[in-house]
Amino acid sequence: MGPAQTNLSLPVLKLSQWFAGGSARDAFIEELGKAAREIGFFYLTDHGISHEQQQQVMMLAKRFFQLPAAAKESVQMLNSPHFRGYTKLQGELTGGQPDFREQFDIMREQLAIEAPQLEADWQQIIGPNQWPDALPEMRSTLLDWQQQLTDLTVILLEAFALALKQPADALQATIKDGPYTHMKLIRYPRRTNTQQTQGVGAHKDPGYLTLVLQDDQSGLEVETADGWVSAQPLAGAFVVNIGELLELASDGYLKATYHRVVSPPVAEERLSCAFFMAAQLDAEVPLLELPPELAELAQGPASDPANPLFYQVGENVLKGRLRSHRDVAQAHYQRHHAA
Ligand SMILES: O=C(O)CCC(=O)C(=O)O
Ligand SMILES: [Fe+2]
Repeated sequence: MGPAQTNLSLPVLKLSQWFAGGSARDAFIEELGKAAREIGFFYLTDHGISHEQQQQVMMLAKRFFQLPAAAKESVQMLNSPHFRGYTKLQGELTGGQPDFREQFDIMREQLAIEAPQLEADWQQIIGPNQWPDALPEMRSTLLDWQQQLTDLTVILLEAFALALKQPADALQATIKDGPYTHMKLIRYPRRTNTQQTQGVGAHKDPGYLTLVLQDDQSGLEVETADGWVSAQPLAGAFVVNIGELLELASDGYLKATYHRVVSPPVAEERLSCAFFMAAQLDAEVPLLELPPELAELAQGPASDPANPLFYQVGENVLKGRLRSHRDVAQAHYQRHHAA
């Protein structure tokens, strides 16, 4: 049995049950399968990442956003064909509308592929991060955090495979050179009028799964059969959700759930750190063969002309990036932008 969940709208899963092995692990997989199928969102606690480290990352986010505009703009995303760096308030679009949030994005630290070797547009996502001179400790703190969250998501991916009644390594081939990872530090300022409440508009995440660390302000909301519910902060927990690649791999048995953030009404701001994990960009997501009792509930992935889903991972990731960051698209991906 999980802990009492009196007024939380989402299930709480303890990763310590996975680490314990045996029947505790089996129970974890069972709960994971249920949470993933029914809501596609849950809280993860007892995951082994310390509260101190979580606080350190949130503190860094706070300090970054407090830097003078010029310092933040020195690492603006527009400089980067790899979609790394700072995006100012309303600089990102969701559902075609500007999001009232500012953010700092990093991904894996890699060398860019030189133009003559570029074979597909999505390969331009690969490259170095931008780091602000004004916060020299940012690089090591965030790269260390990125590694820990990568390890955590690799464990979760194995658990998802088991929950889908597959071998534990069913998706392993798609991350063998290291998964694609993308992290955002985000600040949502207080709403200044009642019209402007889109912290981030309703969307699905394009990868396999997402971990969100949030401060003590609510605002993250999840679409359920009963309407939008709040993923209110739970101290120390990560909010975990399923992205489009797990929907594709499971032929729609699991659904990438729509979610959004509503700007805080009263508090000055809400801070969060989102971590997206996908298969490596050159992978194709396999269509898993589900056992009959799951297959009969799998109705195929969503087919939405406004949001095509691609099994080719780089294509799916690039789709999301181009849509959200039109200025970067225009500056660095002319061909796509024109399309
Ligand atoms: O800030 C949050 O709580 C969630 C952000 C989110 O859903 C996203 O950036 O994809
Ligand atoms: Fe999201």
